[in-house]
Amino acid sequence: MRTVHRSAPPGAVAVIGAGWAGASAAHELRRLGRPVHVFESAPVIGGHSRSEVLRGVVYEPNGPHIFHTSNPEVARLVRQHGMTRSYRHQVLTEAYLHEDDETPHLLSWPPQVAELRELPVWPRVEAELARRPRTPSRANLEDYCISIMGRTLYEVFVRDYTEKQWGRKGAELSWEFAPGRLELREDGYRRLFRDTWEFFPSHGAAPVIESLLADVPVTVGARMGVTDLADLSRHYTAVVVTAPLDEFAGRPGELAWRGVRSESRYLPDYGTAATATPAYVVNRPSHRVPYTRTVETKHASGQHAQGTVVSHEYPGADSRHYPVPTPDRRYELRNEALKKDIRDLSLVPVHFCGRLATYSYINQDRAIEQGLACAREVAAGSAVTRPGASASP
Ligand SMILES: O=c1ccn([C@@H]2O[C@H](COP(=O)(O)OP(=O)(O)O[C@H]3O[C@@H]([C@H](O)CO)[C@H](O)[C@H]3O)[C@@H](O)[C@H]2O)c(=O)[nH]1
Repeated sequence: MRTVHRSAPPGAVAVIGAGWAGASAAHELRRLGRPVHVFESAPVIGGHSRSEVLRGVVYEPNGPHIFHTSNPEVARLVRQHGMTRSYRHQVLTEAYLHEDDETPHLLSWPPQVAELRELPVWPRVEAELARRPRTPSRANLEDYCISIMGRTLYEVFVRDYTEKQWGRKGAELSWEFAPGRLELREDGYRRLFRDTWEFFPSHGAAPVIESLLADVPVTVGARMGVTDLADLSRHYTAVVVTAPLDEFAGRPGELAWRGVRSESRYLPDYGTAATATPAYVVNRPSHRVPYTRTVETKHASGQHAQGTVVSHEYPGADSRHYPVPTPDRRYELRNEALKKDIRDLSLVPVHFCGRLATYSYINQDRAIEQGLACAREVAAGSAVTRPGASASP
């Protein structure tokens, strides 16, 4: 146990984690008049969405993060904090349509019927599409995909990418994350997202998250866990946790996570407006390369800078980026049990929000929605006094 914040004012709330969920919870609590202190285990704020700068070029050390939402409140909030540059994300994919192809086709992702019609593989694909069931399968990810796009397209675009990304076969994963992420495009719509608002700020997400936390005291490099709860309970009236709960509870290994490692290189020989790859994100679904995608953020930031940064994304790192969506939901259930155990060890209410603490495969806008909801729950539910403290000065 250690002393975390002896001078917290009455009614103060501790927020664990300074990614989207923690930053929006802290910002909203401040707006509602509650004192807040944020504790972040990393040496910098921003979580996995954080952008960084390499030799003057904005890049994303934890993979591509395009901000998209149809929630007007979330759009308004991020706009107020500098997320004002509109962006329209279109993804390419390198598809080997036959096992013995030596060079790939550079096609759209998600697969587009209009493009596929022009290729020799189309008659086989067309015959498979004609046999699709009326309602998609819900057995697992593989069956879901085959039921919406047929086996050939599944094998070309999804099977190997999914095995690389998750370290498991599609049949071992839940279908539930696929709607909205995996589809066959028959309407010719080329953008990846269908949300009302889509942004990519010129300097990446980091300055936006920093702006949300501008009025909030933050301690970086402070890894909090259950052993700190007694001390936190003495100084704060509520705790908001956005950290992964197996780590927070000191029980690593109870939840299954998939980590990714981005290998980023600065390439000096590109002029201020030049880029090295054909698109911001180029998916590499084949097992012929060990990475899943190539990312060049300069396409999205529109930054004018000498040189560019290209990243290759390798799944399987020892980090907590993605909850693994198994069909039996065993890890979601364990996460609920961890929540209960953590609450039992605290004298003040503990709230959970964000992708890591809720163990759910959500996008950035949903993490913000959860952060705002958590802050309102805290403000509505927790007393302004903490146990043993006096309400009046
Ligand atoms: O070529 C592909 C691409 C994807 N899959 C399968 O879909 C899963 C989800 O992929 P995606 O939503 O692209 O991945 P992620 O959650 O990392 O999304 C982030 O990336 C960007 C953007 O989508 C990049 O273009 C977005 O901002 C973030 O949400 C994947 O795991 C595969 O199972 C596939 O099979 N083949």
